[in-house]
Amino acid sequence: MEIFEIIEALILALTALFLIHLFRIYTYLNEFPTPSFTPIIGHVFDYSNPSKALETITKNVIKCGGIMRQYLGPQHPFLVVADKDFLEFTCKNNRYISKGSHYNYIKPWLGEGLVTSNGEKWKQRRRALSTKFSQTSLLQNFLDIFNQKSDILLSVLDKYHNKDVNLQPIMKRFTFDIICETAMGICLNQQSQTTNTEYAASVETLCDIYYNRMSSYLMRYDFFYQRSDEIVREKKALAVIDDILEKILNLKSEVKKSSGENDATTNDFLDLLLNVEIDGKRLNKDDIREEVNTFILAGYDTSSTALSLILYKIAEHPDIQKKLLEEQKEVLKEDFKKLHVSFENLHKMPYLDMVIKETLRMHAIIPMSGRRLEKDGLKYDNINLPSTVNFSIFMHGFHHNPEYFPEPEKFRPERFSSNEKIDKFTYMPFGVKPRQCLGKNFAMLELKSAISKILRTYQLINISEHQLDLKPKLLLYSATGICIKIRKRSKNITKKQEASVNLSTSY
Ligand code: HEM
Repeated sequence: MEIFEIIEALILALTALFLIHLFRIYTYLNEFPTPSFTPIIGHVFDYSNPSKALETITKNVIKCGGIMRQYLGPQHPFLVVADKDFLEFTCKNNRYISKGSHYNYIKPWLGEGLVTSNGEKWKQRRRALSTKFSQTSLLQNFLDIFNQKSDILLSVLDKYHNKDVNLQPIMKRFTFDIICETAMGICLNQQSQTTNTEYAASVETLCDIYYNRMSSYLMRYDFFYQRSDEIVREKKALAVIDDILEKILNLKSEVKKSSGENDATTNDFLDLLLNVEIDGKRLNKDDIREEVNTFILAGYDTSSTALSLILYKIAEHPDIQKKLLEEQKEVLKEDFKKLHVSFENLHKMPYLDMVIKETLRMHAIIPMSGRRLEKDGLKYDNINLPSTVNFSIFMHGFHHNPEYFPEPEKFRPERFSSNEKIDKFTYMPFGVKPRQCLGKNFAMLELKSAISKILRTYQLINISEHQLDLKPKLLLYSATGICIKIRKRSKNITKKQEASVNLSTSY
């Protein structure tokens, strides 16, 4: 055979194989509708403009009836889900479901912690941690820390009296200080510093690397990632974090020894982990490291983005701000001018609760969350879903579906009044059971205590020319910042902040 004929035959064979591959891909899950797409690259263009991606995907998934096939390149499609019945069905059959494969990118940092683990390991940890972590006594301990940190926050905000302020970086430092102290018992005082501490910088670097990896077309593949500069940055940041955690763990074990091995005092999350037992065994150092790191990641940027957006929404709606202030006066009465609010009083602010819930509906901080079917797959509505099907629970899509939330683009806290029934399979800012946010009560308390103080101290004013540019990475963020103007309400409230600002932290 001539060489050209061999080449020709090879090309034909490869083309045939490629076409068979494409046929398999395009007929896979074809019981589910899909919006029009470009052959080979699929729906990449729907995701390529991040500022429009949420709107486009929402429009498409609603048009497709709540579930749609999505192609990103010539790979097997995944499903985007914003359908109540499907979600309810899969959640009730949760033994088949694990986290989607993109969670693997975060594993060098979080290991097999609560966010990334699956199966029996996740179940045991979740059981052991959830009861302890939601204990009122622990949350009350944490409220003292929230109060200390929000005193410092007010002194930071004081500098912006009558000025525009981008809330995003300020709230990030605030919630970072909180999570470090509640998770590890360390006081970083990041809020009082002009540059990031080494620890904070490393956490920020890792968040950046992983978020970029998830949203990048090339970096998803180990082949490209392992050859990029990112891997060097990742290793350096991980080494800093490991080193600090190691020092803290050693310090804790010395304190424990000196106060008696059986001391089970729980002041922070790390103490809780040191005392937890699974099958009669204490967690080892690696277990503890992965859970502490998990809490840092899960608990800081989520809360700071939520807090910034809630304040932004309040500034945007002066009538709502007025009602919120009236509620503060009514609940706190003569304590209105005291900065710190009690645990009990924070639970008596239903309107504040509604405003927080409505903000988290409009802006789901985690807009999408990946899942993967396991074992033998699942049969849904006479459709056989094979194992290893990846699907995304599209929180933003649920929250913006007019069938579930009429006039979804309108900011209406009354949707969440006690008379309105909210369905847990359509409203899920904190995710859905069984993988619902473990820090939900923590976050609500943190948000409420900070907002109550800020509201009573400042008038929040909308900047008409400022527009949010919200983009989904793993979390929602605004590329133009989250800016408002603040004005002090009265001198009486701005009592000297009693917070002690310790600049000598060594981390
Ligand atoms: C407003 C703030 C927060 C929001 C909007 C939020 C949202 C969420 C969501 C949507 C999930 C589910 C993710 C998924 O299904 O893949 C989740 C999980 C989780 N969150 Fe939060 N979160 C917040 C604050 C926190 C805080 C403060 C902590 C810790 C102190 C925390 C700890 C966790 C953990 C450990 C998980 C994993 C639970 C599991 O898989 O068992 N979160 N969060």
